[in-house]
Amino acid sequence: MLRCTLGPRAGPVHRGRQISTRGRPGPPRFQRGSCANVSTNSTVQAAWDHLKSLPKPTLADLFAADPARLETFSTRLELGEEAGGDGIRFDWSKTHLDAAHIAGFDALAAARDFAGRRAALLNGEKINNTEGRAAEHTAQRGVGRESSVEEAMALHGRTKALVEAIHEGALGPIHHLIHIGIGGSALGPALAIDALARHGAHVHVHVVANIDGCALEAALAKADPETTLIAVASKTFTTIETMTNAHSALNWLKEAGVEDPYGRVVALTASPDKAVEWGVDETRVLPFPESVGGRYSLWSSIGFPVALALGWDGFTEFLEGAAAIDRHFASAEGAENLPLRAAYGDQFYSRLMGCQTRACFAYDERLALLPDYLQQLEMESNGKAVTFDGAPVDGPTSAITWGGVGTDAQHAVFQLLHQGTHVVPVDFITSIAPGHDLDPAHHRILLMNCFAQGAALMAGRHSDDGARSYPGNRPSATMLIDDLSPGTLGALIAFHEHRTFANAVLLGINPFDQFGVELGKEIAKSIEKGGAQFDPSTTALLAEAGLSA
Ligand SMILES: O=P(O)(O)OC[C@H]1O[C@H](O)[C@H](O)[C@@H](O)[C@@H]1O
Repeated sequence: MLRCTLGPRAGPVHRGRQISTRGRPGPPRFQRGSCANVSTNSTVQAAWDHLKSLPKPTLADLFAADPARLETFSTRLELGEEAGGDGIRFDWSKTHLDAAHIAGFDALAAARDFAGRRAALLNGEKINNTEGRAAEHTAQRGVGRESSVEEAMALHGRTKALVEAIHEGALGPIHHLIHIGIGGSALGPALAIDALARHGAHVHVHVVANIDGCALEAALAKADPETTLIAVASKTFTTIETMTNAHSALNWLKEAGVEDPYGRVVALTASPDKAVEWGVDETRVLPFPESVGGRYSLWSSIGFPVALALGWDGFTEFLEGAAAIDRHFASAEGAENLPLRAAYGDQFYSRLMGCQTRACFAYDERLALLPDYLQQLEMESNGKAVTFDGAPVDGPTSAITWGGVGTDAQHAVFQLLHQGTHVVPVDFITSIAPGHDLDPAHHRILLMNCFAQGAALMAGRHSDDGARSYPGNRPSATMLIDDLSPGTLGALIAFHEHRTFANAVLLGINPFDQFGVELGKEIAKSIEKGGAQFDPSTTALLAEAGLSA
């Protein structure tokens, strides 16, 4: 049973009990220009200055100097029975973090009031200061402010009832679900479905995001209107791509002669009134709270396609996997805290070594969509130019996240990783158990290649022939999953959410808004309205495409 609330600061998480946050010391944390910020800034600056002054030994030297390095930096986390009983090893030993840098980053985290910000996140305080909102995705997994957890559980009950009714045939035989959404309303469902629902799914789910009709057309071609349900997933229920695709999907049902086309639509949204206004019956509107951000919404009713495909027990295990990470994140301190340790590594490479990108390679075909998911999570959250008090940032914020799937990527982009002039910190993610029943040789070779790449990046190999020389000393981290399951996938995603948050705290930025996406949308609307003036290039492009006002 998912139920867990959280104490005010770094204390342990107490299942089913909320500890009062009253009396939490310190001034309000998000006031603009307060004295507290001035003193914090100088402490932060001192922490960075110290970090920049530290020597940077090579990876080989770090291993040679510290026999306990592996034990210190490679940690296995058990997720617990409710999350399926598996564990994940987080091996950060092939990064350049060492005791001196960990101490330096601990000082930075203290200067940024990491413990206070974490407590504020998990207690449902309005930490998204630019939008005056909390960020309560963890409450969807049962960890957070008691009233928010209760609300989440009630809403999950509604989703569960609909999922089970559909499985029992209440809407007639349903074999396909066209899930329509974009950004945070699509990337999570697409990842989870591709990872977990390849075999034995109750319903075939097709995720459609792009406004380009080719996307919807391809999905519709795979489905039979008589046995297809449409999920319209949109936090705002106004996004033009989603509403246009939803309209066309509804027309597809109508044109096929489906008797009650609106009866085949489910809405997943934080704006239930808009969904009802659009025509969805209230009984098939699955709301989620405004305090759940779009790119953090997979755990809410946006996860409906996952629950429909896996069944409710599978979805519960997914939430439990994430909750196991929440509890770890809430209680572990310093570099023992795995998302925070990962953020220390991210900041090391970004701020101290000038690495502009970071790469994630899943050595698991089922996680092929993970880099896409992480791109939105990390770049939309932390691609910011001001701190949370509105001041310009003093260095790079989010790295550019990119990646791919192993072994394919080895034969395409790894040349640059091994010998290029950019140093790219790499994450490898793989599963000990295979996801298929073919010859075990497939999986053995996959795993050997994954581990070989990390070893080669670190060791390098000198040659007097420069073209054949590998510099080595190139960092990587490895996440080794026992088995890819709803529980481990939930944990993996939650780990990255908290890693992203921890990076934001170290940078002093708000990871929960995304104003950067608005300007382009406004300009597209003004083109549609007509009469707007543009630069000569845009004007000429519009004219040539027949779009001039
Ligand atoms: O869920 P919706 O309201 O339709 O929003 C879908 C997406 O669009 C926006 O532009 C944001 O960039 C995303 O964070 C969001 O997930």
